[in-house]
Formats: sequence, C-alpha cells, structure tokens
Amino acid sequence: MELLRTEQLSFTAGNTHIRYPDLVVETNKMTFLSGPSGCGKSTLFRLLNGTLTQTAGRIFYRGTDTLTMDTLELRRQILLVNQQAYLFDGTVEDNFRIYNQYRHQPVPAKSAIKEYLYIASAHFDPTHETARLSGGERQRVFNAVMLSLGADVYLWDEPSSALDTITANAFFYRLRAFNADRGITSLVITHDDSLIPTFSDALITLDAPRLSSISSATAASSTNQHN
Ligand SMILES: Nc1ncnc2c1ncn2[C@@H]1O[C@H](COP(=O)(O)OP(=O)(O)OP(=O)(O)O)[C@@H](O)[C@H]1O
Repeated sequence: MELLRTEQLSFTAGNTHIRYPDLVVETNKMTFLSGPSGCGKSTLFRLLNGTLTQTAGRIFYRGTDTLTMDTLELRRQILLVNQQAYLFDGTVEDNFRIYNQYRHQPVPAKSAIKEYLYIASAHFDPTHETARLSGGERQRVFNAVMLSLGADVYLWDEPSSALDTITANAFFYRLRAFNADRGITSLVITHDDSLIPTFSDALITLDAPRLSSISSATAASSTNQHN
C-alpha cells in the first residue's frame, strides 16, 4: 500500500536547485536511499517531514498533501532521526523519559526500554550515564530512544555511521523485524552499500547533481523496486 508519494518535487535555495523524481514509498517496507554526496538525500528527508518546505511539487502522506497538515503532527508521524545523536545529560532512562514527555507520551516501562536498547544494540543498563558513552554508543542509545517514540514512518539518516559492520548488521536485522511487527515504515540513508542487498525491500537511487549554465544543480533520478 502506498504510504508516501511525491509529485514533481523540487527544492531551491541560493545556488541549490534539486529536482526529485516522482517517488512512491510503500507501507511497512524498508526503503533505502542511495546516491552520491550532495544529490539531495538528507534534503528529501527534511522535505518529507516538513522541516523544509519544497519550492514546487507535492508530497502526499497517506493520501493527504503534507502542506495541508499540521507540521508538528506531521513530524510526530514521520520522524527524522539525524546522525547527530543528541542525548541529554543524565541516565539512558532519563533520555527515554525526556523525549517521550516532550511528545506528551507516557514514559516507556523499563522492560520496553530494555527492548528498544536491545534492538539498537545498545547493551547498557538504563541507569548508565550518557556522559560516559562513546560516539558510537551515543548513536545506538539515541536510535533506541527514537524507536520508543512510536512514529509511523522513520527517516533514518545514516543511523549506522558510527557503528562497526557487525553492530550495523545486527541493528538493521532487528529493526526490520521490529518494523514488520509494528507496521512501521523505514526510509534509510546509508553510505554503506553492503547493507542494501540484505536489508532493503526497495531502493531509491538519486543521481548526482548536474551543474547547469546558471550554476544550479539538478538531481534527476531513477527508482528501482526489488524483492
Ligand atoms: N537549507 C538549505 N539551503 C540551501 N542549500 C541546502 C540546504 N540544505 C541542503 N542544501 C544543499 O543541497 C544539496 C544537497 O544536500 P544534502 O545534504 O541533501 O545531500 P546528501 O545527498 O544528503 O549528501 P551527503 O551524502 O553528503 O550527506 C547540497 O549542495 C547542500 O549544500
């Protein structure tokens, strides 16, 4: 079933001009986005969840034009998980509490927190202090906290950039099962192409931007469904 669809989407700011192909994202699938640096992958995520507004074109989420939706509600449903893992000082458990309270949601039970930490390969006790975590450990805990927020769609921007290959594979393996179990849809940007054949249900490939005579860049693209 179609969950997200874009029509003639483009984004212009300063010298940046990105034009996207028309895209369709299916419900409950794990769709990977690939393409060279600067082609507009992260920008697409920010357009999809309303962090940026497109210059032209339309985005439909469950059949509704996202421009007609309340932005906060849109971001609640379509959650962007940046690779800059932001954690508050305090314990791991504090972060689950703060992020969920911020969204006016109940704090997950300790057993649920442990499950989210397990999925994200963040093998820490909930009482662990975040100040003692390394960069990769912070990313894993942050991913776990984001999972607890219960979004409908997750936009994962390089969620395994600070993880080793074994840990990244374990994360995607469990994330896939979690998505299937909860009916969640994930879009994933990764520069590790080795993850794609194993974990993607669908692949969107964006082409390199092309410089035109007015020094603007265009991302013409192709989509490719597999599995
Ligand atoms: N708010 C903005 N205003 C102007 N230009 C922007 C804005 N956001 C992104 N860009 C530009 O859009 C282009 C695409 O950036 P984006 O981060 O989406 O690429 P990307 O494909 O995710 O790259 P990478 O793989 O290196 O992370 C870049 O040239 C970037 O400088």
